[in-house]
Amino acid sequence: DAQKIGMIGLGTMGSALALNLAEKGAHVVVQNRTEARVPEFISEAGALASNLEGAGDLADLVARLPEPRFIILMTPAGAATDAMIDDLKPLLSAGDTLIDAGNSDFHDTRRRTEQLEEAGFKFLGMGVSGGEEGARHGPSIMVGGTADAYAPVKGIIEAIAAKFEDAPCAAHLGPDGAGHFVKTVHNGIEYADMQMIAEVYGLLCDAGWDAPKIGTLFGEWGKCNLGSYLVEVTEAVLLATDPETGKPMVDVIMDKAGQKGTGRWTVIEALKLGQSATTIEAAVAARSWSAEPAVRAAGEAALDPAGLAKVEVSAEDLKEAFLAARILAYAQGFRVLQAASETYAWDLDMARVAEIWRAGCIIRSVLLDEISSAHRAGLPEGQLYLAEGLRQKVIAGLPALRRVVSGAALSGRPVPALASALSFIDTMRLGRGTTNLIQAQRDYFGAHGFERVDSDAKGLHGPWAGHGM
Ligand SMILES: O=C(O)[C@H](O)[C@@H](O)[C@H](O)[C@H](O)COP(=O)(O)O
Repeated sequence: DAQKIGMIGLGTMGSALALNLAEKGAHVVVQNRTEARVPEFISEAGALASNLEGAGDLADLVARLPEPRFIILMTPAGAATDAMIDDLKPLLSAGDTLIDAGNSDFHDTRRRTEQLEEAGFKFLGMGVSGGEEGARHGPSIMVGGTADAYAPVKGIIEAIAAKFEDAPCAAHLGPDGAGHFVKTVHNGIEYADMQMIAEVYGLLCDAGWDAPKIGTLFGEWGKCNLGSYLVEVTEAVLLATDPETGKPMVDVIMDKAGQKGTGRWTVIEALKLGQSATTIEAAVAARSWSAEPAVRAAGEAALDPAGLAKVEVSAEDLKEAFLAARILAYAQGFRVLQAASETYAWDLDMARVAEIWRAGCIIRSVLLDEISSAHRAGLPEGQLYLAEGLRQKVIAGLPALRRVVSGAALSGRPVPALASALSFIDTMRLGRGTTNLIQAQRDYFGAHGFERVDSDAKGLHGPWAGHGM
């Protein structure tokens, strides 16, 4: 008997996921706030309509599902999802499972897990990556919650997921918010990767390359160890022409980037965890600054670019630099995951995380294969960039990254993500840094204390007692 699953929310992702479920043999009872959307959706489903059943309101949806019920929510993150859960709760029976497949903040997922389990229900926080295409034909799926709640849906979740070497890119990663947090950091890395690609594009534009020429270059890069979905997307969008003007499509698009929050959440959580995902921070900052075109135009008029050098960067340097910086962005992402896994006792299997990111998701890339095997082999000092093969790639790319970042600085082209990747690795490869001076300054004005290099004592003070504020 086909597994019956409820799906609430027939937006882009919800519709695509419902068709994927129906195609993989589930009987999907669909419901949508705008009820008229339901018959319309089923009428467009073709042969899959036989595995789809429309429901009117929530009570009708619940009535059509056998107990224990499994209901997927594909509703906007935040208050809308809480409201939906509140409306559903009085209709459900003990033992029913709600599955939040939206881009939820993991703090909300932890709270909802506690509340719903206290009320006798089960709850899964399920990160789904891959956009509409992925949701329809095979996303990467990152699940958080109890193993007991996941077991009954493991089969269908793995069936709808993308496959890498025949293995499903879906996994139960840990309790409560683990799945949604892994998805959030996925998006953070997505931001950093997109920003680095945009920085490479900017430097090539400065070197006089037009969009189609840059697109062709990304096409070539797609065939080497830079191969990834985002490189493919970049090639496609740079080769696209505006039907209205005949110009390259990207040339008529406003340089004002949107963001729905996952990048920001990654950065905020990283800082709370004592981590700093600076390549992701740089990407979020670039999007935020891009949202002020008028201020930037005023800056362009008022800030004389005197002294800017015309620096030519080579495509080969950009390739090496991008690869090294990409590895460092992943390394920062996994450091944040590791810190969260310890803080929230999720015991995340990082190799498994990298494995389920190898297909279906937005950051899927050739590199993730090496990243997952590096995790499997065990990371020296817990650092991805110290894993042998990746370490060699970083070392090989650093000279190019230095030339690219310094050239950009001299020519006035902002490359915050590439530059922060370079600062990160230059900090992490220096046994002795300069924060000794910061400790001295903190102790001078605030008696905050320090440690000496030649003793284990803590909270020592310098010969400046009383000189503070
Ligand atoms: O993994 C994915 O399928 C995407 O990341 C998806 O979740 C969505 O496209 C992001 O929400 C975009 O985020 P921004 O709107 O913040 O760029």
